[in-house]
Amino acid sequence: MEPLTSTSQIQLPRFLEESRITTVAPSVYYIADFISEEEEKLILEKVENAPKARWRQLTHRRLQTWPSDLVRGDTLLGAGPLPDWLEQLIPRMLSMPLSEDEPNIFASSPHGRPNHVLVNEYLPGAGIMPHKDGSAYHPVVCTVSLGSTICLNLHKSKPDGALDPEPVWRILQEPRSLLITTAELYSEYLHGIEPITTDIDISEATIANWTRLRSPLSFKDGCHTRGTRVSLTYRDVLKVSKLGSKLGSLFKSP
Ligand SMILES: O=C(O)CCC(=O)C(=O)O
Ligand SMILES: [Fe+2]
Repeated sequence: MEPLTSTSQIQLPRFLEESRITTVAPSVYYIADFISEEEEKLILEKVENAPKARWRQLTHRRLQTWPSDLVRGDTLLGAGPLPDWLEQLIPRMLSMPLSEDEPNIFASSPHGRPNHVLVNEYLPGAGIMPHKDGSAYHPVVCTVSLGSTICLNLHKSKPDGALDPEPVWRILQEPRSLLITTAELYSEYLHGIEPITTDIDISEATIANWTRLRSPLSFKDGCHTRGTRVSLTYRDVLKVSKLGSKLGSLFKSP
């Protein structure tokens, strides 16, 4: 008998609109089962076994950038290929039209697909300060979560520009899920992850994507102790340098 393929357990929504987090005003989508457990395991192995030089160690987290770091903060030197283990999820992201009359989520981005992936690893207790992703990217972010559940906080700036520390919305990201943020959520709001070991006060009343969770029952006691979480952040970098691609092909082995 043929072995089960790794994606046989995956049932994507016919239209992304079916996965919209309706409690959040701007357009944001959550698919709890975007990849299979087998795929999660394989990707985590690839992340872990990437060459040491691929990792950049920050104070509380480490990260990889694929295919490369941006130069001058906003330019990709040639849209070099992504490794297969990251590339394989892109057709899946593009396979879901928004609605009956609307195309996929990257249809209006300059390259029609993501060309850049950040891999972030958070040990329990690590987080990321509330921030905006800035102008280097098209305002569509696809985040695949692996390994552990974590709570993402969305904040509004106060009228004076200061961060409002109380999040407007909280989104739980379960392992194997895909979160897609777009539009004003990208440009107007900040997103961050608290540097704590246990996410608390988890309930239907406080979690925006409660009805979209794979297993809300597992958060019945209102808290979740974090394990190591790895995220894959897929985005389309607006500026791609042609010189970079020419140099890239010049140095490519035959
Ligand atoms: O890990 C995440 O889900 C968020 C990462 C992030 O916001 C970033 O790298 O800009
Ligand atoms: Fe970010």
